Amino acid sequence: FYFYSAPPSFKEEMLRGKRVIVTGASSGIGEQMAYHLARMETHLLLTARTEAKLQKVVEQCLELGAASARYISGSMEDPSFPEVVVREAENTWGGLDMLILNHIGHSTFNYFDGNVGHIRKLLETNFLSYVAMTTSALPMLKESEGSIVVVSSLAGKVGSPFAASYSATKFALDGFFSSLRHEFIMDKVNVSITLCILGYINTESAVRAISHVIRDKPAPKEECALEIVKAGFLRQRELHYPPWVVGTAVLLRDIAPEFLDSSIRSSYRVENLKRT
Ligand SMILES: NC(=O)C1=CN([C@@H]2O[C@H](COP(=O)(O)OP(=O)(O)OC[C@H]3O[C@@H](n4cnc5c(N)ncnc54)[C@H](OP(=O)(O)O)[C@@H]3O)[C@@H](O)[C@H]2O)C=CC1
Ligand SMILES: C[C@H](CCC(=O)NCC(=O)O)[C@H]1CC[C@H]2[C@@H]3C(=O)C[C@@H]4C[C@H](O)CC[C@]4(C)[C@H]3CC[C@]12C
Repeated sequence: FYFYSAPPSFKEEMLRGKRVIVTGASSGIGEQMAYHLARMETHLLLTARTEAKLQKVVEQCLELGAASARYISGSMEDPSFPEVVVREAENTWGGLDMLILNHIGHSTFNYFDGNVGHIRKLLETNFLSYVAMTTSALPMLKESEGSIVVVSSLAGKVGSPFAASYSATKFALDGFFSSLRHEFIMDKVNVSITLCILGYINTESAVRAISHVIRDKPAPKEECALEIVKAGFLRQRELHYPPWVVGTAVLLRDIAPEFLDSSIRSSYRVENLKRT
């Protein structure tokens, strides 16, 4: 646990006054990150598609102590939207300290049905929009020597059944951002990249999608969100959460891949899956 969690030197005051964008902030882990950041008195720009939900999250953030909180609604399936969000931050704050990329488009948990069009759309939302936001935000992040936080998944490190399209988009994030991290270091760009490798978390949409198929108990979204914020601020290379589950799977992938694959397959209640 010690090796995989953020070191205890983190103090909430360290984030006071920082300017942070959180995507996918209308629900789940993104919403919880917004609440933690609000308590830490940051300036927040939240985004997702559903305006009514974002409005409520912003109100709650202001009550919790955010230095300021606003939202911009839109879909990351629209290739022009990532830049719109970053411009909003630039026009409002004139700079940016942390970019938290967390949103995902809808996917089902089931056998791959051959729908290539769906993968194309999902790549736009789950991967290309992350690249586009990073590209637009980079001048501001270079200026502030800020941080990029990429929320990924165990499905982006280890193949598992019923999540082929989703998993492809998460592997793409690792490839792109791990390569970019090298370039930043070689080019002396002081912008950190934190890749967050998450296991099963108890958000409404995840539980709805898989609780009938997976026996495991999901980890709490509140703690997960706090670990992400801490890891990003501490400029950690990767976060593994929950540390034991993710750490073990990543280790087994390299030393005993066949064993890992067979234990993944045996953890599913396939009989509960309705083929679509
Ligand atoms: N929960 C889990 O078990 C795990 C989650 N993760 C990762 O954590 C992150 C958050 O997941 P989680 O909190 O469970 O997800 P949720 O479904 O709770 O939240 C997804 C967020 O993305 C937004 N969103 C959905 N579609 C779009 C779109 N087209 N454009 C812009 N925003 C969109 C949603 O808001 P709206 O619908 O209003 O647009 C919502 O705010 C994801 O990156 C996920 O891959 C990783 C491993 C496990
Ligand atoms: C199927 C879930 C996505 C639901 C969705 O579309 N939400 C957005 C919306 O409704 O608009 C998947 C989201 C997170 C996945 C889980 C994950 O990433 C961790 C594990 C990785 C492992 O390789 C497979 C099992 C996971 C628990 C995985 C299962 C599918 C998700 C819940």
